[in-house]
Amino acid sequence: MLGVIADDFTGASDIASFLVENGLTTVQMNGVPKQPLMSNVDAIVISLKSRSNPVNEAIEQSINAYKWLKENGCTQFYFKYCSTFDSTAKGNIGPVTDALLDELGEDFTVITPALPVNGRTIFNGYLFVGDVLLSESGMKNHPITPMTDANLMRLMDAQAKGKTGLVAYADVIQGGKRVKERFAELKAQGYRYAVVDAADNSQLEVLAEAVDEFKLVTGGSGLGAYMAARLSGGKKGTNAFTPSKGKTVVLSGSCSVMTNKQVEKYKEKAPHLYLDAEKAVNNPNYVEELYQWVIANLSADLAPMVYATVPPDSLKEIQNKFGVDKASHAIENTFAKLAAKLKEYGVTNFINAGGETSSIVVQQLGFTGFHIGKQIAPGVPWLKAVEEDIYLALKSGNFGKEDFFEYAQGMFV
Ligand SMILES: Nc1ncnc2c1ncn2[C@@H]1O[C@H](COP(=O)(O)OP(=O)(O)OP(=O)(O)O)[C@@H](O)[C@H]1O
Ligand SMILES: O=C(O)[C@@H](O)C(=O)CO
Repeated sequence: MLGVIADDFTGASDIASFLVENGLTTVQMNGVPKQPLMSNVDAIVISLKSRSNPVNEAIEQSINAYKWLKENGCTQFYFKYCSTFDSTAKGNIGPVTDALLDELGEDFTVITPALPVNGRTIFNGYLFVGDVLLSESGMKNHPITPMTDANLMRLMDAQAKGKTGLVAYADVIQGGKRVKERFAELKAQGYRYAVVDAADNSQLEVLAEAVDEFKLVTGGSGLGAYMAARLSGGKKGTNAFTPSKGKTVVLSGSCSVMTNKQVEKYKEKAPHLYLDAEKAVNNPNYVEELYQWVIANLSADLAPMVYATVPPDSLKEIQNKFGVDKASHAIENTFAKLAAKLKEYGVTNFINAGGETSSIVVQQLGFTGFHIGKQIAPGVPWLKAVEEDIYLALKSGNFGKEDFFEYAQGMFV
């Protein structure tokens, strides 16, 4: 059984959807469960909110998740992080990978954020987003983890205790056997991690074969999809539910380039209200104000949207005024409290944008886990809470097409 430790909730639903699509019965658990697993599944994904936490917290959460997965029958482990790495020199990917390797008694793993279906590719160890380097993409302006370097070996070396080598494209296209040889060479040269080039899906397919016997694999959801395909023997998934039409809200706390486009497009058609950072920081009654606006607009043709999404220059201004942490925490908490009140009111469908935002909303709503439904876009499935008929979409910042929010509602039955 495959056990996945995801460093945020959108990332968890991203990989869970690819596992399901590739034939693995999968359950997504929110946080480390307190009880043993009751159902029979091929894969378990644990969602953490550990991406931008202090490093000790991220390690502790990840090791607890690993221990629970192991106790519940998992034999191979996958540390899922962002396809845009989202981890600077102070980030947690290196330290968490090291802690998991130590716990497993292993000394080597792969670093594979590639997700070609969403334009994340790796060549010569450099991560690309579409046709530009990560460091030239919108990720250079990310509110919490601005990515100013695209070289994955350097990024890893700055965070982790070991050295990072490269399995280059020319080797990967020779097949799984050659990649395994390269792993052995790198290990013999004292490397602890290998970045593996993947310019398209066929390299991920090769890599899935080469990591067959690894106890720990790390990366984005792309490699997970191909590992699932091998494990299921090429079966296709059957979870294809979508939500019923019901009270729906869109909550957008992502400032990514694609979310900015999606919010602009949706504003042309649907009721919308800007979540003002200043009020989130200073006004204790602000959640109530937003709540009243949402419930007054719930009967519109398209769901009302509350958004904090701003372009990079406005984001800088807000962050300079209040500080990065204060602004983002106030906004995240406002979304979380608003979501809880809306659920209480009877909202059943929540469309959320942004990993941190989605994580805190789900934590506040208190669901222990999700069933995985139909994909709205690659890496964004509809989710149904295990305990009740509440549906959520957790959209990673740069995922989905421009009409994502409307398209998701077009899937209601
Ligand atoms: N107007 C704003 N001013 C300051 N901070 C903001 C603003 N809007 C959003 N934020 C903060 O920016 C962060 C955005 O991170 P989040 O993970 O939610 O989105 P994302 O990075 O685009 O998504 P993903 O991680 O899935 O790619 C959150 O902490 C959010 O509170
Ligand atoms: O891998 C991705 O890009 C996403 O699943 C994600 O982790 C965004 O938070």
